[in-house]
Amino acid sequence: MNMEATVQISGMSHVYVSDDQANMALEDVQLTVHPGEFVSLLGPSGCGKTTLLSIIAGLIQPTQGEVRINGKSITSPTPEVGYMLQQDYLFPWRTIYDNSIIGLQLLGRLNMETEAYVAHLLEEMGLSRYRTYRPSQLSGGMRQRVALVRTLATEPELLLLDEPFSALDYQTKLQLEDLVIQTLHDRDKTAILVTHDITEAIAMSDRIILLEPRPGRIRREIVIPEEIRRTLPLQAREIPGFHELFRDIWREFELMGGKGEEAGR
Ligand SMILES: Nc1ncnc2c1ncn2[C@@H]1O[C@H](COP(=O)(O)OP(=O)(O)OP(=O)(O)O)[C@@H](O)[C@H]1O
Repeated sequence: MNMEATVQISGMSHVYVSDDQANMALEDVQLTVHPGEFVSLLGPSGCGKTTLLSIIAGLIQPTQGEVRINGKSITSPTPEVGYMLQQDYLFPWRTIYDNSIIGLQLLGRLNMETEAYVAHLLEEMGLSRYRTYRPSQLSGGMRQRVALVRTLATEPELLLLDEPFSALDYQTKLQLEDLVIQTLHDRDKTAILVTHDITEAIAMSDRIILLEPRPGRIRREIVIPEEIRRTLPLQAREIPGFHELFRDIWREFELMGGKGEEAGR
């Protein structure tokens, strides 16, 4: 057993049963994510990305196998894990500041020190002057930055990112990718991103776990070359090796083409 790991997934299988039909969403998945590592779960629709993330979050109990976070077996949600989702889920009636502190309030950890940390995060995300605004007065990209502040405020060790950029326009998405990576690197956070965007996975990750559907299995693991890893996502797209990697993964997607959700309909 690797004691250094933040996340250890072993012998993980999950079957959904509905109307007497069994759907093998995940089959025998093994994965170790190390402290400070950024790992993407990439694959076509229906390959089990969201199921795997929900199991890591303790929201779904797997049919078989186990998840350990910092050595502790996960059976329900835990404060060591923070989320950022496609939708920001900000409360419309609360101000930006009040939305930012909600996790701390729920955990009973709001005090002078944590409030100062929230103020610092808002400053870092360029949101200080909007603290009294309501979410409806902010753009989509700004709202996702508030969601990031809210997630980081409770200082989780592991961040689960479920397509947090997919509802944004292209330019905002690229800017936010850079900001998220910079923020996570500065704090040495471990993160797992779910995406079906090949470019995003290459630009952001240290390692990509390519999943295939029917049943959901790990098809390949791709370690991102150092040169791309040490460059922020926007600029990383300019590196020649980036395009080679893109073509390589694109081919894998083509090979999986006949196995996607649509193909099964
Ligand atoms: N609650 C559920 N009940 C029954 N089957 C489900 C349920 N949730 C997911 N599935 C099935 O399990 C498989 C994996 O789904 P999952 O949503 O984890 O894949 P995904 O890779 O996240 O897909 P997408 O990119 O479309 O969100 C799919 O075949 C899906 O139809």
